[in-house]
Amino acid sequence: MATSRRLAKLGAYLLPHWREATLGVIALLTVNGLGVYIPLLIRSAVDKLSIQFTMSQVVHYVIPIALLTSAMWLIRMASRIWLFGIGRQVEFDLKQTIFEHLLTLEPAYFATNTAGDLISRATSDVDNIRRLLGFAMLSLANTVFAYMLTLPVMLSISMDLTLASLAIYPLMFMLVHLYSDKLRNQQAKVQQKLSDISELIQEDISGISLIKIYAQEENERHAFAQKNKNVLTANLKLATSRNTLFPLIGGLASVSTLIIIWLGASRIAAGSLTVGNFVTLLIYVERLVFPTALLGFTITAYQRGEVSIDRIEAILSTKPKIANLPDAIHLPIEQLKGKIQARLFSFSYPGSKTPALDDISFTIEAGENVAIVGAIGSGKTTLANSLPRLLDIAPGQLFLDGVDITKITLEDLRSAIAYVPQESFLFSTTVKNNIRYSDPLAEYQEVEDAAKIAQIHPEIINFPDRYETIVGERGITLSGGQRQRTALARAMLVDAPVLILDDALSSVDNQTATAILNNLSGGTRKKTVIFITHQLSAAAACDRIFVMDKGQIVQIGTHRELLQQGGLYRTLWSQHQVEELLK
Ligand SMILES: Nc1ncnc2c1ncn2[C@@H]1O[C@H](COP(=O)(O)OP(=O)(O)OP(=O)(O)O)[C@@H](O)[C@H]1O
Repeated sequence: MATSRRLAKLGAYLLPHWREATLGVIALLTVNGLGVYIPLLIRSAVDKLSIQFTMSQVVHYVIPIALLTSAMWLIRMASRIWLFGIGRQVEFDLKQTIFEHLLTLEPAYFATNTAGDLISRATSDVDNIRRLLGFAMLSLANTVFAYMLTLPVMLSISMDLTLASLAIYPLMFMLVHLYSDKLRNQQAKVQQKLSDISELIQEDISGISLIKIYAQEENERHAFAQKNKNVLTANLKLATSRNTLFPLIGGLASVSTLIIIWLGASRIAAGSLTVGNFVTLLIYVERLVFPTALLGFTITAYQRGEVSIDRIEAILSTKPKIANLPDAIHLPIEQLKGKIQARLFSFSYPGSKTPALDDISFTIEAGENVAIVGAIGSGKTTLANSLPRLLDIAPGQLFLDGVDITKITLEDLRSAIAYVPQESFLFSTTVKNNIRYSDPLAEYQEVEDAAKIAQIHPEIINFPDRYETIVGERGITLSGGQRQRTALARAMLVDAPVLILDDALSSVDNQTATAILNNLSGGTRKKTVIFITHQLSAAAACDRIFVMDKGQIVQIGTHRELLQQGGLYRTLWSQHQVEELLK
């Protein structure tokens, strides 16, 4: 991204907070104005009092100086609150925008952009922009005002003394700039090492049973010690750099002071410089130390911020591939029957040479119960993901009640289809909240009814806190079968006309699976059910069975018809019977 576009982006981030920015900048200007004026008062005090020292003269100078100094610190505080506050506000806005934008993107986006990278953009990169807009803006404005107001007054007092004392400041600026890059890299390394160690802790806690089964405690101890040592080394390097830089700045500032004392003292002796002017110059030189040093940090903060703007804009400029068409049709769920059709439907994953689905055609009547069986990788999940448009499918191939699904609003399409995916994902909250995730306002009775259809209610009432039992991270405290039936109850809570179960009862025994299937149409209408499964005895009870192979539907019929036909279904059925016998 070009610098001008980046600056425009920064402007756009700042725009909503222009009032605070203006107030902050005015406050900084005032602080710097006072910072120049107060030493001038001190100068007159010193010059007057050195001629005639009276208590009334002391009071005459001390009170305004004390009041102005207090006012200066108060205004400085206000400027910091306003300007740092903008950084925090922009951080809040950006995090919210990124999160909301990520929610609009399709699952395929998250397959190519890892969670770690997205988290780092939403945290570290946002943090860099916060620093750029808070700290860097404050420091830059402060440095500009400090030099703009102080330098002319210093030069008017003594040009050569000013130039001699500030001659060392460019060196200070360069030093800080070099170090600040180093400090940021070292800080990033500490964070990286810390995240390595927390990843190890997280993995080991999740896999503690595996560690014990294979007696790997010693190896894990070594791995932890190594990562812990890496954190220590990175922290020590950072501390060394910090502890070198700050005394060095102090040292260089003292050199400036020494130059003024050395050159100034001889001028005072010669009568060409008053003591008041000498003291004023000393104060001004001191005043310019921090703005100069901070400018070095500001440049690094700007460079980091630039990279971060690009990284964040890369997310925000990604347009969702699956979105409502401008003329998308609104199809209220109450009017839908649930008839599904595919007409020569094909789908290929990006970069894949062979299509995952190849010219599939079928009709599933409303209220029909269809099982989809087939070998691993034959395209069953791809078909299931296509119906609620979790995949970016082309128009004119899949239809719901005769309407092209790409023309229906996503909200309507997805509320028409209840979908239980292969992996039953549970949140670390109560059983009740997990079930009513699909309808957060559902009453307790509705949750219980859904759990009854999914045949999980009798087990839930034996949990320690019944429906209020916390299921642990990703449902860890539940068995695989319990997790699957909880996810099924979640789908049953919404009275959608179409229900897709993608191998969603694989951890449930055949009898329970068949009982659940018989239960499914117990809502206000008969649902269209698409039951993807490897459990052929449960599939046999469905109205029809589709047999898939290499992205195509190779057989369609009832269990009896398919057995008579022979082909892939009979082979699968024979294998299934052998497996059942061996159980
Ligand atoms: N995200 C993806 N990117 C690229 N290829 C994919 C992706 N997901 C699936 N595939 C490929 O598409 C084909 C169909 O996969 P799909 O998951 O639909 O099969 P499946 O019949 O559901 O298998 P299973 O019975 O194991 O669940 C496979 O060859 C698979 O490798």
